[in-house]
Amino acid sequence: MVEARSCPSFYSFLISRKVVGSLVCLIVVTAVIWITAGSGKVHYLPYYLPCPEIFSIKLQYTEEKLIQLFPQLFYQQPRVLAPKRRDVLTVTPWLAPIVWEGTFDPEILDSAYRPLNLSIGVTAFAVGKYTRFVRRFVQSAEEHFMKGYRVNYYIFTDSPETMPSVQLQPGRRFVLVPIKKYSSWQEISMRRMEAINKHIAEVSHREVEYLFCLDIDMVFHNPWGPETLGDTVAAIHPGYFSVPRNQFPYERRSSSAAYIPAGQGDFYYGGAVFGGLVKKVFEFTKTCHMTILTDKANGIMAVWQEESHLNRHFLSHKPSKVLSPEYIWDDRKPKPPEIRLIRFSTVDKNYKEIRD
Ligand SMILES: CC(=O)N[C@H]1[C@@H](OP(=O)(O)OP(=O)(O)OC[C@H]2O[C@@H](n3ccc(=O)[nH]c3=O)[C@H](O)[C@@H]2O)O[C@H](CO)[C@H](O)[C@@H]1O
Ligand SMILES: [Mn+2]
Repeated sequence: MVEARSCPSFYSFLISRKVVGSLVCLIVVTAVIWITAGSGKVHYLPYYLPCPEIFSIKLQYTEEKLIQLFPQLFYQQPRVLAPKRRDVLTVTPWLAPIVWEGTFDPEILDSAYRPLNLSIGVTAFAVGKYTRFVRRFVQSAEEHFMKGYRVNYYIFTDSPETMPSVQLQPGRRFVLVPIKKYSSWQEISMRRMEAINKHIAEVSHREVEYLFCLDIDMVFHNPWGPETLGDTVAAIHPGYFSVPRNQFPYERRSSSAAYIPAGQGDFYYGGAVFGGLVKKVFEFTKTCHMTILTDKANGIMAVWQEESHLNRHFLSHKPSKVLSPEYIWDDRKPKPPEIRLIRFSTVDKNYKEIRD
């Protein structure tokens, strides 16, 4: 007797039934998927990478805080072929930004810097009759300088008892630093480098991340925010932003350590505004103090005192950020169209009367 199973026609009957069954099954499943997917939104199945933990590991590098920079914000697209300012230079040949109104978005900068919970220091000197400028300086800074950030005002003075009391925003401190009065205004101005350097080493390097060193005979008129923060920051003097460098009042005597020969130089920076990371300001003030002392030992004083030394230093140690004259204006000058906003400006003062 021949077994039914060994019959080839029986096998092909079974195979063809399986094939048809699978085909029907496939068609039904496809149809179901088609109908459900086609009727609504497409749902993608999640695809898990073999090792997803690796993407959630965060390394905390030394000195780096765990923060989310640039959270989602809605703002105008930056256009590569449509620069916001065509009337002024907005980047130096060594690729440091030059900060002008219109070139930055304060909201984006705030979203990056606010979470860092930074403390910003300000040094300003009020020696002799310059104590009269303190109130306006601090009051206007409370309105415009690094609003919403922690700020320490370090006011260096020879008469702490005459200092005004100024109402400060939360998180801001007024610190008096007693210093002696030098006999000449030039010496008072130049010795700032030494005093700031000493104070950074003793106190402020532990208290602030950034430090700005400012003249006190000045007033804030408009916002000065985190757009000014950088490793080393210098400001273009309002008197020389439109003249060729042979007209800059650099120190031209080769016997001075501040000497800059003709045909050299980038900008003429003002002595009334400089700053940066506190460790950079430490290095900067140390070098300037040393070159000032070198001149003193050689019986020479640079034409614009520490401002000349500052200019010499920034020629060989280029600042990483340059502030436009918006940040160091002079009230006695008419406002040209390029200066859209005056942020910080010199008070008109009687030099003869105030400098004794
Ligand atoms: C706008 C600008 O770039 N200004 C600079 C310029 O003239 P300025 O005419 O602006 O110098 P200035 O008389 O304001 O002196 C500079 C600063 O030193 C302090 N001070 C000076 C004298 C005094 O008796 N008591 C006192 O406290 C005070 O903080 C003052 O703001 O040249 C100076 C050096 O010659 C400095 O480089 C200034 O920063
Ligand atoms: Mn001044």
